[in-house]
Amino acid sequence: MTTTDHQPVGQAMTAPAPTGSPAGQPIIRVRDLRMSYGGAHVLHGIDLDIHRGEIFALLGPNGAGKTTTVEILEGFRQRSAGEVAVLGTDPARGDDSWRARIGLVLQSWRDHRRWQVAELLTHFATYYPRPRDPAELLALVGLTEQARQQVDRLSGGQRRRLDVALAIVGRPELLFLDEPTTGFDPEARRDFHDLVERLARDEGVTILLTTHDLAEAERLADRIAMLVNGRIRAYGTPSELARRAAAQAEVRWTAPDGTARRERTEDPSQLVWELHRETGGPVADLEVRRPTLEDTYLHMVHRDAGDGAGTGTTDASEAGASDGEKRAA
Ligand SMILES: Nc1ncnc2c1ncn2[C@@H]1O[C@H](COP(=O)(O)OP(=O)(O)OP(=O)(O)O)[C@@H](O)[C@H]1O
Repeated sequence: MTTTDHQPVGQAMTAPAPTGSPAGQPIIRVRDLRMSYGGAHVLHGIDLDIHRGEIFALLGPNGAGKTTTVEILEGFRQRSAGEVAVLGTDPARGDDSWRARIGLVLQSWRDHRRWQVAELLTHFATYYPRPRDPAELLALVGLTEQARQQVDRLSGGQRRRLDVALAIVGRPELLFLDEPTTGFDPEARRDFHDLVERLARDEGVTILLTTHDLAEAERLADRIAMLVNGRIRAYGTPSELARRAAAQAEVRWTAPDGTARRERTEDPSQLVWELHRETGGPVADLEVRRPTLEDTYLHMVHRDAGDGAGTGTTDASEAGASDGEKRAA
């Protein structure tokens, strides 16, 4: 019997507009984006379309190229090649009025360590023509009680909330959040997710979020692009990705000669029936499982990192199953 491995969510691909997305230009349009640091190629031709009001997650492991991509979109890094338009403008040529429409987490406020939280927010508000009310904003991000606290006395989670407050004080149309929940405890994380959802759903802010956490991407994003080693390996809504990942089941059993066998198939019942007929009785150690999206994601990450080298397999379900076993162990 042969195995057909479609690897449905594992191909290098582009992330075009969602079906039924609003007409008009996407808020972010990227074509064949390439980036090299010296001789090292870290982005290998990325295409993205992100539309107004979407929460879009760029999901990938450490070193995948997420921050590089976001910094290019923010206008902080010069790309090596490709076309990029953010709010209709090439970020490399974005002026102050363009920048005022974008919310991003700046590192520079960290120089204002001795400022009080509310004071800093009020100061940043003066940079924008139509800022939010600082007191309302503090309530929105859950920092009212810390209003008079010095910023260098905030916890890591509180600092991230202040990051977001500073990023949205100018009422941006587009918000970039680069790994925003790193270091959060579960409660802070849940509160933060609620805040991001509110911004998108209630205020129509388009959000590009980077994360290496699949659960976070699934929880928040309308669409996900999986970036691995500088290439988009899969994209779609969380449910589309999950459905495609589960389309093929993995059947495992022990052959009559004692060897462990496994095979991917879209019709496990057919395979089990054939095995039963060939064996002439019960199939030993029979197991049927469908890979989860997490199995597939971890497989892509490990495969591109070379973990699968020497195993002689490119079967997504094999590595996915191993990953699943590692987690269960
Ligand atoms: N300024 C730089 N000079 C040289 N190489 C860099 C530079 N910045 C990033 N890189 C390399 O580019 C690759 C992509 O890095 P990038 O920070 O974009 O990844 P990432 O997906 O954001 O990772 P992480 O989740 O760890 O933040 C990595 O191999 C990194 O070492």
